[in-house]
Amino acid sequence: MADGDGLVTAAADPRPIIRVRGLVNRFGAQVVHDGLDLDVMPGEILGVVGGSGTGKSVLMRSILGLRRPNDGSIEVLGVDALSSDSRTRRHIEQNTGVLFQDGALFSSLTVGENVEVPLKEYCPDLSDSLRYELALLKVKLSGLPGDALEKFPSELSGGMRKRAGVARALALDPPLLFLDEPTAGLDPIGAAAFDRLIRTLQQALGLTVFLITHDLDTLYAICDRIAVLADGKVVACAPIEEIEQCEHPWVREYFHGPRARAAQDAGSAARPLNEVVP
Ligand SMILES: Nc1ncnc2c1ncn2[C@@H]1O[C@H](COP(=O)(O)OP(=O)(O)OP(=O)(O)O)[C@@H](O)[C@H]1O
Repeated sequence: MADGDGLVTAAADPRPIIRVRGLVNRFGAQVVHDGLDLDVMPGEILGVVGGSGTGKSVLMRSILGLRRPNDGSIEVLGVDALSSDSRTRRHIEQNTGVLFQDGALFSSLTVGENVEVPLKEYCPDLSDSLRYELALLKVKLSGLPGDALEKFPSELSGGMRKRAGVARALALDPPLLFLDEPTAGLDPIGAAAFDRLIRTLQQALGLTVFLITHDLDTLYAICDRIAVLADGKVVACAPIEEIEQCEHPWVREYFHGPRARAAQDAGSAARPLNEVVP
C-alpha cells in the first residue's frame, strides 16, 4: 500500500504474493508474452496497463490457471500456479476472487444465490441460514442495499452488477482480488465511487489487488504501482510518479496526453479522501 510519498510500505514481507518469471504465451505465430516477469507484493493495488492486445487478460488468465502458458513459471500465494495437482488448484481458487469484465454473474440466479455459489462449493457444511447471512454481509460490504440480494442481475444497473460481482468475488474472504477493467462502461461518477469501494475494501480487508484497467483516473486515484505491458514484457513497474518519467514511447503517449493531465489533477485532489476507511 502506498503512503503519502507513494512508497510501498505494506511490502514489509518481501515475498511477492504473485511471482511470474519468463512467461511466454503464443497463439499460432502471434507471440503475446515473450519472457514476461512480474512481482505483485502483498497489500498493494497493482494497476496493469498496456495497449489493446498487449496480453493483460491473457496474463490474468495464466495467473489464475485458466490458460496454460507455453513457457515460464508462476507462483501464487507461495505455490506453483501451473501445477495440475487438485489440492494446489483448490488452494489457489479458494484464495482468489475474480471480477471478470462483464461481471459474469449467473443470469438465472439472484444476486444472493450468485454470492452463495462459491460458498456452496467450498464450504458445503455451512447451514442455509449462515450461508444466507454471509451472502448478505458480502452484498452490503460491496455497497449494495440488502434488498439487492433478492434481485436478478437483469434488474440491476451496470454499476450495481459490478458490485454484485465484487460481492461474489469476496464470498470466500480471499486475500487476493483480480479485477478486469472494473470501471469500463460506468459513468465518471459511478467509476469514481467504484474506485473508492475498491480502495476501502483493500484497506479494510488487507487485500492484494491485481487490477487491469484503461482508466487513467483509476490509476491515479487508487493504484500503488503500475505495471506497463508492451513488447511482450512488463516494460515498467513502479509507482505512478516513476512511470510518468519512463521514456518508453507508449508510456509517454499514454501518461502525457491531455486525458492523463486531467486524471492527474483529479487523482491528487481525490487521494486524501481515498486514504479514509469509513
Ligand atoms: N484464445 C485465444 N485464441 C487466439 N488468440 C487469442 C486468444 N486469447 C487472446 N488472444 C490474442 O492475444 C492477444 C492478447 O489478448 P488480451 O485479451 O490478453 O489483450 P488485452 O491486453 O487484455 O487487450 P484489451 O485491452 O483490448 O482488453 C490478442 O491479440 C488476442 O487476440
